[in-house]
Amino acid sequence: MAFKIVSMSPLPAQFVEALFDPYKREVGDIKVVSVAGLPRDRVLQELRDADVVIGDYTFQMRIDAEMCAAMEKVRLIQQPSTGYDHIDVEACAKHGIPVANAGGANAVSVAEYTIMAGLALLKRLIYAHRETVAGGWPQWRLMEMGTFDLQGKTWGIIGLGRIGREVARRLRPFGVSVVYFDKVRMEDAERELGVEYRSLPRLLRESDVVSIHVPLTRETRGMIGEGELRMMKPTAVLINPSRGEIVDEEALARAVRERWIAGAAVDVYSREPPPPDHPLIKAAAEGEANLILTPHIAGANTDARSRIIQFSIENVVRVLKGGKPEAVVNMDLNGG
Ligand SMILES: NC(=O)C1=CN([C@@H]2O[C@H](COP(=O)(O)OP(=O)(O)OC[C@H]3O[C@@H](n4cnc5c(N)ncnc54)[C@H](O)[C@@H]3O)[C@@H](O)[C@H]2O)C=CC1
Ligand SMILES: O=CC(=O)O
Repeated sequence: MAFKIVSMSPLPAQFVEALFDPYKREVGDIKVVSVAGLPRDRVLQELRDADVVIGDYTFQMRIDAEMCAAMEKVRLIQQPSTGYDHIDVEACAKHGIPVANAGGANAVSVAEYTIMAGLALLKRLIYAHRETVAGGWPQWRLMEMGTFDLQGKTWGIIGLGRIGREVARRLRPFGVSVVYFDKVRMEDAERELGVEYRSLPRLLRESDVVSIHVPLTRETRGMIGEGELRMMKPTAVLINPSRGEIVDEEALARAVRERWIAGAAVDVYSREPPPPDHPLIKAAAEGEANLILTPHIAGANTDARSRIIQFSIENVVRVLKGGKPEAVVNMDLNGG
């Protein structure tokens, strides 16, 4: 009898199934059913006899309590990403279903993106490129607008987890002071990385670059609103490669337009893809806005994707062979 894997990612079932080919001799037969885009009742039906569920790497298909209840046989939900805020992990825990992520597999990728974005914002790279291509030569204008070195500045990291630490590590050779805010004070990391703890308001007031690396939770939703943006220096820039709902997008668009801050880079949105009338899309279309908008790719480059896929496939195989999954994020929510 074949193991049944339900895949929620928008990839052909044959493609996902082929990823398991090298393991079929040791595990047995594996059949993959793709449910992306199917009506809800069909999805619930497919979940009933599934052994494993692979989550949606585009985060469009949510896993809610009703879906967890339908997963009568499921031994693992493997999410092929770091974030798992689209999965009701508490409901899964109540049903005894472990949810695992691929946390760490794209931490370096997001850190590199973050530093690239910080430098590009400080130097207004997008504006310089756009104007030059259009036949302009805005050397003086760029200086008037304010373009800066990173050296000698202060970089504020919100969330000193795997990604926040990789950012801090990579900032060392730039000669920057690094401060961080986290719900947990981490003295070992402070010593190892040479970073200093700050309250959130103090970090926002002191930093020239602020980057956000917390997960989306009840506590972090709306963490950066108008009040927080107004605490930042008018020359400071904000980078959000975390989740859209952590920042008030309307307020951020106004902050950049009205120059409360000098610019922002955003990789994630409360709705993905953002509609054409999204406030950040509209603000970016304006000539001089120092806004870099990317389509949720900070942690999804080719290298990161292959690490994520490799980890996810091996974790599923481990469970199908009767072993315990790694990187489980929810069983402690149920005392498990
Ligand atoms: N744009 C992209 O492609 C990617 C985005 N991400 C996002 O980055 C997030 C962070 O990833 P990791 O660093 O691996 O997570 P992590 O779990 O290693 O670190 C998160 C840090 O945030 C802190 N934190 C949690 N709640 C907090 C709160 N209320 N206040 C202050 N600090 C709080 C935690 O203590 C921890 O130190 C993910 O949850 C995901 O949303 C991750 C990978 C790729
Ligand atoms: O957003 C991407 C992730 O890995 O999380």
